[in-house]
Amino acid sequence: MKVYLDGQLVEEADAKISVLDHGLLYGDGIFEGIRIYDSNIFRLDEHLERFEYSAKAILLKMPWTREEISEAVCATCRANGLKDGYIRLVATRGKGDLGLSPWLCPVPSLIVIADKIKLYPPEHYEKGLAIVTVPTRRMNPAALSPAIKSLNYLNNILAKIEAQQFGALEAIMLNDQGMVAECTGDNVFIVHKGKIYTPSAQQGALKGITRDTIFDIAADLGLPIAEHDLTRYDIWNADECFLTGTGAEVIPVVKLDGREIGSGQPGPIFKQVLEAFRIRVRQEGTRL
Ligand SMILES: Cc1ncc(COP(=O)(O)O)c(CNc2cccc(C(=O)O)c2)c1O
Repeated sequence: MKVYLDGQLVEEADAKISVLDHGLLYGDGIFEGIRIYDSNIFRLDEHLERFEYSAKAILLKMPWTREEISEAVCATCRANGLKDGYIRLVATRGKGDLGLSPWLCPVPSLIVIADKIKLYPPEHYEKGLAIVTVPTRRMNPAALSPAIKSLNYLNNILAKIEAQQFGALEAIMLNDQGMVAECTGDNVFIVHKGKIYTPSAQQGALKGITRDTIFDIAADLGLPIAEHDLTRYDIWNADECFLTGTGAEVIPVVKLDGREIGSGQPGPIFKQVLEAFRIRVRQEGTRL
């Protein structure tokens, strides 16, 4: 597999960064997870915009233009003959002396990995997931904003560990106020009495690209949709629940904390949304 590393496409075995890279030493860096469908890089521009927002939020001055990063992503997909798969775009603060200060790192690093994606098994989309609420809370935005897609994913990983200990593939994370924020790697939606709801990003969630796509799909389908604070009670008593993310796409949830949601089966609005999503991902974006 060819990896893009600081301007060069190298074999994965030769794609090495310094042990003094602050992305490794301190998680000082940002990333994006992007999908390519049939040679269409879905919403690449939107991902690159969020990448730039994450960089600004951590004062990481990227010396590359959006076009240069876009071309690096496309070149890496082409070099691997990747028409369908997953792209991981990473910028680290770069190599520097030991010590927290970003000013120790004069040159940031840019990495692009383009590979096949391991998908959720199809039965999870047919039957739906049974998930749990975990004790680990989503980070307080005043500590480290969940809106920054940073290399600091331990908050998510600790929640993922708890989910797996409870026998679940995903977990609801609450924020400091006990409101639903999101899952470890997905945004959360419910359907109640024909209307779709999802927490606002202010509740401590990443502004998901897939989440944004659902708003556009709902508008196209004439489905009412709104941001709304959600509690676990709202999810337990919802008619439908589904998660959205670049990895999971749109995946139904039929049980939370042992409470069956709606009929206990993936609902009709989820099915409508997923069908529209699967069409849209091949239309919108940057063609290789
Ligand atoms: C914490 C968090 N919240 C929401 C999302 C969904 O955002 P997007 O709709 O922009 O992807 C994410 C992103 N989650 C994500 C991205 C890429 C891959 C995988 C995976 O499960 O392998 C997960 C995420 O990490």
